[in-house]
Amino acid sequence: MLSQLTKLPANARVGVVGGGVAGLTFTYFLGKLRPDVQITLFNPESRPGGWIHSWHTQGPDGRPVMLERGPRTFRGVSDGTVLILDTLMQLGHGDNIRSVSKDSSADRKFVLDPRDRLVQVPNSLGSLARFLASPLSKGLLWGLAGEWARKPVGADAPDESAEALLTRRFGSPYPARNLFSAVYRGIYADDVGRLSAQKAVGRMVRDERAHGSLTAAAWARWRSAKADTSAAPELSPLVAAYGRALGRDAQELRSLAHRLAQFPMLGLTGGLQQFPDAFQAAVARFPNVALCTGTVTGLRGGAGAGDKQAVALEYTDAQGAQHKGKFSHVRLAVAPNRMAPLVAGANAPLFSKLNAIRSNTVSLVNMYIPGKDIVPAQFRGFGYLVPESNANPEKLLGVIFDSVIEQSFAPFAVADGAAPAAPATAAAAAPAGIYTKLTAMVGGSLYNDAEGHPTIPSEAETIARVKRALSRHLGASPTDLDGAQWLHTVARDCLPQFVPGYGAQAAEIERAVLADYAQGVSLGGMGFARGPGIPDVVSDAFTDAMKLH
Ligand SMILES: Cc1cc2nc3c(=O)[nH]c(=O)nc-3n(C[C@H](O)[C@H](O)[C@H](O)COP(=O)(O)OP(=O)(O)OC[C@H]3O[C@@H](n4cnc5c(N)ncnc54)[C@H](O)[C@@H]3O)c2cc1C
Ligand SMILES: C=Cc1c2[nH]c(c1C)Cc1[nH]c(c(CCC(=O)O)c1C)Cc1[nH]c(c(C)c1CCC(=O)O)Cc1[nH]c(c(C)c1C=C)C2
Repeated sequence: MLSQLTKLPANARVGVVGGGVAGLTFTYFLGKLRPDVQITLFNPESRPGGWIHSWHTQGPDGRPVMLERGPRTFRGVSDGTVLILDTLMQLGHGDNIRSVSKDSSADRKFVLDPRDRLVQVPNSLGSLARFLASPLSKGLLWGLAGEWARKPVGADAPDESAEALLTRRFGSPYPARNLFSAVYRGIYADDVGRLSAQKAVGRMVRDERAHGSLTAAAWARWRSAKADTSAAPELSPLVAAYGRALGRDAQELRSLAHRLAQFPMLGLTGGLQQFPDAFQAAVARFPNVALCTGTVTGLRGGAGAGDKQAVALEYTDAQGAQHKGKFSHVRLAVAPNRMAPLVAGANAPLFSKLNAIRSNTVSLVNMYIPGKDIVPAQFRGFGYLVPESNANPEKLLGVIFDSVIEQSFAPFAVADGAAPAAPATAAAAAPAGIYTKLTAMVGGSLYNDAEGHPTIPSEAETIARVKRALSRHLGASPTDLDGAQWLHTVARDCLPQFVPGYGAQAAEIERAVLADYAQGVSLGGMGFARGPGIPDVVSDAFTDAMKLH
């Protein structure tokens, strides 16, 4: 997110690299805001969506089944979610939106304790009591009780690891190694000891600096929420700007944002792929957008080439032919490790800065059993995560219970008082009958050696590990596991490693891009958005499209 981006000249040509949701939504917003600008969107394959990939296949019983090979839900409370869902409704896909309510099974999350037992992350007094009785709560109560009295760091203290901050605030390493390490594995596939506090627990960083302690900040927040008697909250500046720029009714947006805030997560019936598919179909109809199935291989131009107004993209089309195109502005909406090779030939200093950002690789293993539910009733929930305190010989990060999520999906009513498009039954979005669908995520930082280089096991070995883990953690039988359908995907370098100091590293890259290419290049996607989630990259895409329009 480059704060210095300025308005594009009339009839500018823009190249967007990457047809994941960051590139697609940027193309959609800019294409709408600036009909005079000609945009070319490059993606290596005709399927849009990047890591979002809903795979439609046949189950062992010959019936159709959809397996998510990437994300399946996104959070309800986020500006980006308001933009995504409002646009999907405008595009006629409102009926596909599904919500998970706070009281549904899918809002329960579990963490594996050191003895391989699943313990629910507290969301009620009963689950809190069970959690406090488990070894996962070690150091938590005592740590919280004395937290307000522990010395805060100075306002200008440098970034540190999330583990260092949590250990300082709780007075022991146990909360970080138990609950928190699991939670952050379930977002970053990384180790709390190697994650930037500013990136992963930014609010705690700000709270400590502003209030001296996390408990004091929570207390102040509670008091101000209690004192606030105002009616419906105002729209956030970003959503308000979206409403104005795209001619959307403020009251409708307020009601959508208000409704979304009630749901911990949202999904789409038939798979999350519907989201990029809908945006791609929309931009394909824009007269000022061209879709190019091709891989960008190089970026040249800017100050170094003596022509600040033109950036050249080299790309290989689907037939393998090489081409070059000149653009007034290029949006790089790919991960930092994919940006690096594009500038390798022409901008060595920028290449080395981008190349210094490493990424984690995750193996995703989907499992499907028609006709039987092997998730024990007491563990029905979103899934479970494995903390550092568990020996974890399989290097499992966590398991998502897709069948529970699908069965918890309820149609999302569009406006206050509007009737849902279909009855909010558990089975509305799920295949008929009983089944088990789950996704195990393996590896991430657990694959990496001390230098950060991963060793990725074979497909057979990874599936064997998942089977061992599921039989130990859930009591799954060898007969059920061997009879299941399995799908293995290596999501190579799929999440940037947000190491301590990442924020400064990213800011330095953005400064270099601005200096080298003037207004000719901007950066989006997971590496440069506020966070790695889908709503974050979409908010970032809109923010920068607004600056350029
Ligand atoms: C395993 C996993 C699970 C996740 N789960 C969730 C979740 O539950 N909820 C959530 O909110 N987020 C989740 N995320 C994060 C989410 O996937 C990202 O926020 C989102 O995919 C980022 O979109 P993007 O467009 O920036 O990047 P990508 O999805 O990486 O898309 C980039 C696109 O650019 C293309 N590309 C790459 N190089 C080039 C090139 N040289 N030329 C042209 N095109 C190129 C790629 O092929 C791809 O299509 C998950 C991520 C992973 C890896
Ligand atoms: C076990 C590994 C992973 C699981 N999901 C991801 C990994 C690496 C990746 C991921 N999951 C989410 C995000 C976006 C976060 C954001 O800031 O928006 C990313 C990058 C979302 C997510 N993760 C969990 C939930 C409930 C959600 C959706 C709603 C939300 O953002 O709060 C927790 C969770 N993730 C995984 C499991 C097994 C799990 C909980 C049991 C898998």
